[in-house]
This record gives sequence, structure tokens and C-alpha cells, in this order.
Amino acid sequence: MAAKETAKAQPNTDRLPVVGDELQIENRRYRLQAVLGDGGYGTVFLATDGERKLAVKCERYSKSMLHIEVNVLRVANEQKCKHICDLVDYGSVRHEYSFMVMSLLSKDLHRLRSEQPDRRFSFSTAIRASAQALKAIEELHTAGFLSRDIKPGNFAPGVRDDNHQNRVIFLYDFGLARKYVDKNGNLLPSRKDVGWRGTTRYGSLSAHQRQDLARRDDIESWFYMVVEMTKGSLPWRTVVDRTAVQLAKTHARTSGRVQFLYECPRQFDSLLNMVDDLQFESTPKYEAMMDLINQTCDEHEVKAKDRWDWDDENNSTASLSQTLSLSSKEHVKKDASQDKQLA
Ligand SMILES: Nc1ncnc2c1ncn2[C@@H]1O[C@H](COP(=O)(O)OP(=O)(O)OP(=O)(O)O)[C@@H](O)[C@H]1O
Repeated sequence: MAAKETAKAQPNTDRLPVVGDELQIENRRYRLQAVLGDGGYGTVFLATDGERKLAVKCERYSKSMLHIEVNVLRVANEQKCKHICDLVDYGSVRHEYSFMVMSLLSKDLHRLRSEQPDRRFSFSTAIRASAQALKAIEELHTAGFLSRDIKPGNFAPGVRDDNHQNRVIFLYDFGLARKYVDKNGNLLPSRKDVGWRGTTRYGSLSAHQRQDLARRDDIESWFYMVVEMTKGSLPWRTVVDRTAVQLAKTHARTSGRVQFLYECPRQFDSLLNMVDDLQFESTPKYEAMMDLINQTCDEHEVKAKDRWDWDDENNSTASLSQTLSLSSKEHVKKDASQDKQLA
């Protein structure tokens, strides 16, 4: 009873910190320097810890789901996942906000592609980014989690200033992540009638059918993003209605298949077969998929050392200034096309 009264008496003090604030955990301090982007329940800031530049995601205390993201990043970091963003610290100011300190990344792949001529990556950039994204998903699955929101906007290269991490593509934003195995490593059974999760453009056919999601669905979303990065667009890019998008994805497997995979390497046909062969319980054939990607690299003379399309001409690296040129206003525009849906 006493506890209930305390909860009732607690005023709503939810708020977000602002640029110039200093967040403190024990003797560690993070100075907020600029806004990098706005998310569902909060804001992501560029912050400094002495000379070190970091990103800090802050969410309103009462609405925060950051504990899920912290959990994913903690396990991924323990397992030394190379393609998953580093968790540096986390904490909260009780009844105001929660925050998570992580490695600073550059612009995301959605944004980087939209800045290219014809909104299209070179084949080398598209296929190497696809390979690294697949590796990131495999690492996440090995750590016991599903993303349930695989899309180009959730992958980004690191920044040069951070130990030359600009060559590596990272997966970040685990707001919809879920553990798919129990503590003994056994698969959790499929649940019935779950709500929509993820983003319409990249959602799997099972997601459209409101089925519980599994590793196969992250892989299917990855395949859509791979085709989009390679060709510059997906057939349903302008379609807003979710059922119409579902129909377009089905059409892409039947009479629309040739058109769907037009201008894609021949191996993409086999990749789509592999995606469609996966069942709820299946472990995706990451290695066989990577072999197909490597084959396309050989056939198109793609080299691991090729420069990224977004690299600075002079020094072949993504710089911190690229990250900072993304204002929160621009970010809102970016996400309007991504139409993330929370159930
Ligand atoms: N580690 C990071 N380094 C640099 N920028 C970041 C980082 N994390 C997030 N951002 C920026 O903040 C934006 C919002 O972050 P995030 O996607 O994690 O939040 P969200 O609430 O899940 O938003 P969304 O609805 O866009 O998925 C990103 O689009 C990106 O611009």
C-alpha cells in the first residue's frame, strides 16, 4: 500500500537532456555536444568523454525501452561481435531519462545511398555492404537475438577518427530486438497472432501474415535491402498500403521474378531460393549465402580494398564531419521514407 502511494505521488518528471548537459555515471562524464538524430522516444547526441567522441541515445524514463538494447549490446560485446555497435556505458536519471553510451557511427546506409547519383551504389559498394550486413545478422543470431527490423537505416559504417572503423559496417538500433532462444539455448516456440513488427518496405511475408518472427525473417529483410542497394530501388518503393506491398512481394516470386531480379547478379536467384526455403526453426545457411556473394565479387572483380562510394576522394575515409552533417531535421525527412511501424 505504501509503495502504491509513493508511485501515485510521484510527479511526471519525464524529460530529455539537451546539448550542453553533462551526463554522469560514478566518476565518468559525457558532455552532450550536438544532436545526431531523433528516434521514437528520444534523441541521439554526439558526446565527448575527454578527447573521445561517442554517441549517446537518451529516452524518456517512463517510455524507455533502452534496457532491451543494452541487453543485446552487452551480450554482443561479450561475444566480441565485430559488426555490432559497441556499448560503452549506460545509466539513468531516475524519473527523467535513461541513456546508453555507444560507439559513434557515420551516416546510415539508407542516407548514404540517397546521396548517390540516381540513389544507387556502385556494384562494389552494394555487394560489400551486403556481405558485411549478413555477417552482422549472423553475429546477432549467434548471440541469441533477432533484430526484427533489418533495413539499410539500421546499418552504418564507423568513423575514421575511431581507430579506422570506417571500413566496417555496423548494425545498430535494437529497439525491436527479441531473444529467440531460452537460457539453455533451445528455440522458443512460435507464438500465435502477433502484431506487426518492423518496416513495411523490408518486412518478410510472414510478418505481413502476422506470424511470429524468426531468423529467417531477418534474412528475408536483408535480401530486400540487398536488391535495393544493388538496383537502386525495390518494385514496391512507392507503395504505402501494407497489403499492396505484400502482394508486390508475392508477385516478385512468381510472374514478376525476372523483373524483380533484373540487373542483379545471377546468384541472387539462388539467394532468393535459399531465403524462401527457410522455415521458422531453420538456421539460415549463412556460409552458403556468403559463398554466393563471394562468387559475385569474383565475377565482377570486386576487391575487399575497394573504396566505399561515400569515401572522401582525398583520403578514402568516412570522417566525423559526415556523421555531424546529419541534423535532426534531415533525419526526420530520412525516416519518413522508412515508415517504421511499432506494434
Ligand atoms: N551510434 C550512433 N552513431 C551516430 N549516429 C547515431 C547512432 N545511433 C543512432 N544515431 C542517429 O540517431 C538516429 C536515431 O537512432 P535510432 O535509430 O537508434 O533510434 P530509434 O528511436 O530506434 O529511431 P528510428 O525510428 O529511426 O529507428 C539514427 O537514425 C542516427 O541518425
